[in-house]
Amino acid sequence: MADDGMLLNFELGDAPLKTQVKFTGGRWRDRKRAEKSVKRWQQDPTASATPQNRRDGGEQDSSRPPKRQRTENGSLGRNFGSRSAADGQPDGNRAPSHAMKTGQITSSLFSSNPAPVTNFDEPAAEEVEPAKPSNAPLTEEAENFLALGLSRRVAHHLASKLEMKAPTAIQKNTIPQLVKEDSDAFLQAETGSGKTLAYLLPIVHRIMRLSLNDDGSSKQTKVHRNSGLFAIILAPTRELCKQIAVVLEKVLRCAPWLVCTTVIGGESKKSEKARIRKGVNILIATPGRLADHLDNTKVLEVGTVRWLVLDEGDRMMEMGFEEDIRTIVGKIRKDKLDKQNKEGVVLDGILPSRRVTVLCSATMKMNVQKLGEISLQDAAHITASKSDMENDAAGGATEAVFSAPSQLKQAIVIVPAKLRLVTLVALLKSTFARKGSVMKAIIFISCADSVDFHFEVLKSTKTLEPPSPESSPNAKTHSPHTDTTVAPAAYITSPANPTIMIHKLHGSLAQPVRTSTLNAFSACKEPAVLITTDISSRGLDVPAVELVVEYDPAFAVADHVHRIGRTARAGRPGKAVLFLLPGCEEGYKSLLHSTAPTNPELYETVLQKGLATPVDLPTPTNSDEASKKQSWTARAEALQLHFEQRLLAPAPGATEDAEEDTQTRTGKNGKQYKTRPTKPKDNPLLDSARQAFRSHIRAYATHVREERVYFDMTQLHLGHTAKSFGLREAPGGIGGGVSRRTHKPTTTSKGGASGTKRTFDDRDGGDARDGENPSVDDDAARRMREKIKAVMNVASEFNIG
Ligand SMILES: Nc1ncnc2c1ncn2[C@@H]1O[C@H](COP(=O)(O)OP(=O)(O)OP(=O)(O)O)[C@@H](O)[C@H]1O
Repeated sequence: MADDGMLLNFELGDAPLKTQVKFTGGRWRDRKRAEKSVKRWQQDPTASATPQNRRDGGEQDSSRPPKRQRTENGSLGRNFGSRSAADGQPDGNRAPSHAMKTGQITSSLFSSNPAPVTNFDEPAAEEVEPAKPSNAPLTEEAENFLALGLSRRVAHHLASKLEMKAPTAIQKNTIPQLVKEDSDAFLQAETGSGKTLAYLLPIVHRIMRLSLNDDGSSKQTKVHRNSGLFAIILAPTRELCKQIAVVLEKVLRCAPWLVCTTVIGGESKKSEKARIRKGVNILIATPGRLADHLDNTKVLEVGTVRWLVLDEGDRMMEMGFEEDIRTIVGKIRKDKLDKQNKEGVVLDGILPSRRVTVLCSATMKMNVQKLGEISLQDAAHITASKSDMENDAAGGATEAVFSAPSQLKQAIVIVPAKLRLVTLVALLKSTFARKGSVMKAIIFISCADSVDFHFEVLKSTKTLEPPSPESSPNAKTHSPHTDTTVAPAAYITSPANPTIMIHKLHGSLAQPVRTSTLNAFSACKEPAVLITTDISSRGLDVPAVELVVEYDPAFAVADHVHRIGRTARAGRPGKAVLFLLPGCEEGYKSLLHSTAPTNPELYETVLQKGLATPVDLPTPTNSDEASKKQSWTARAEALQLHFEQRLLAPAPGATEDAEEDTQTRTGKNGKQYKTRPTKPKDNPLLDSARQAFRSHIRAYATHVREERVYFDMTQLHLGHTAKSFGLREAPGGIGGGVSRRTHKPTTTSKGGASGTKRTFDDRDGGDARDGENPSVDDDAARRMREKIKAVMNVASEFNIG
């Protein structure tokens, strides 16, 4: 058993053991061994387990911490120490656990956890005034779209139909540049600051001017869908492409003669070709699919293309689109620029007289430079603040754009591996405790298998009728595609929010499922949670998201900025919570450029708050009265036990299958024998947990090289991590080279000079990828890349540096 927190659930009571213990029955050898064992225990009862606990009579590893005993009332024994005190309730208040009643083996959540290295005694940061939103639209008095050079028609449409009266800072700086100038541009601004409209509005404005005079009256020759393709917008994910298309369609309602469409992987190429043949003026595409169409779709002509926008350029490079982007840029540049279109409409003068490339991102990674080299020529670097731009022009740093929106509240919770799952439930439970407190939350998890598992484990096991239009406001968004990706949540509901919908989204799902699930999440009128991978970290704009939980930290700090940027958009408030393990992961805090830094919190605070009221378990083990009296620690243990029991329950139908499999066979002597029934199949949830655990460990090995000092594979306790998947031991099959932690962290004390010394100091100082642990890293990274690439057509959900 991998878990050193395991204990056998035997009752000892307080009565001292008799000094002379007589064993009768059994073999002489066994009796002697038992007597010896008792003697040893009597000599030093504190150093090792009781004789009963030594199931196999073998020696116990003295390096392991002593195990806690369970007392009669099911509370935790003498080693509970500080947790008991923190609990604030006498141990006697804890109701007997289910394990006590059923005599099952259970393991303790609160023992043998590594202590955090953060000094929690430091005075908490003083309450400061809530920061002024940094990505909100400017005031109407200060700016308006008309003053930026957009036509009256567009400005009026924005104000009256889209309720956008004033631009954001990045729009204010970008729109005049792209309306008047023909040079390339690199837009860099915080998440949720309106970059999409910053590049879309000037493009639409200039294409519209082909059909409209300066006073807004129509020209004699109006361009239409067959007049040529003028702009191509590339984005890394299909979801982002669709989202950009939705925004653009809304803008194009003021110019209904113009048409946009998407070409993205996972949809029928034939229907995409048909749409291109019908004519399109602005094309939104994923790089792989566009490269494919450029090769194989003859009707796709790029002679009239004036703009190429690379949205989330750094992400496209990371996802391995470099070659596709090179091909696309090469093909577009190679094609001669048409000065007028087939119908004789003069393009030059109104549209740019050269091809303009616009690169867009909230963060800047090294690969953006490379992308710039491939695609940009003399680009203007446009940021939200003028001082940043001036600083940049003078060769200064561009650190400011790496920060999160100032109004976004960030929290870090240090959670030992064993307690992660229950802490997540507690956090969500307290989040949704009040009506209207939070409408939508996104939980980021490292890999698709783990998303699947957490969705299964958190969803309600009660089967629900498909919603009827009268009974549920979500009925309209219900689609057969979301049968396996949207469900009501269990555990995190409250009397104020009895229905909370959970959704899952990752790249291994079929495209119609992905699209429908995202639509369902966006349109959900009830409180909703989306469990997802980094596929949702870029560009996704769901305005009501008020909480982002990074249950698994991002693979690179730039991705962290994008993940938390799914909330606090366009000046709205938002909160982000990052889960870190005690130990070297705590050092990661130093990389986070937060405008409002927060001291890390201990998990106890989250548990205490979230489990202040009983969790609504599908199979309660206590009466209502007993549940109410339980302490939060007992509730956490009961919840963990419940998850473990769900995994261990026989697979649905396993018993009947086994019965059916029992057959009668006639032996050589003519006697009839019953064949042994085949082993009941494992519970699918157990399989899912094991698979999730394996993928989680492999994904952990793919943190970018520079950050692996904080995410150190060798410090990961596999047994404890397994517990966060409801498993009682770490399953095999992770792949060679994942070494278990064999030594205790060097620091256990809180605070002081020693308190800041991290466990990774023990290491040779080498890089895990190239040094001591190469087999997992490179191999796992390669396999993950290949697997995800195969599934997603071209994209990897893993940011492998
Ligand atoms: N001028 C404006 N006034 C009000 N809301 C706006 C304005 N411009 C954009 N928004 C809204 O702001 C939100 C964020 O916009 P957008 O998705 O373009 O941000 P972004 O900068 O591209 O973010 P990310 O970097 O995360 O992709 C959207 O909901 C959009 O409708």
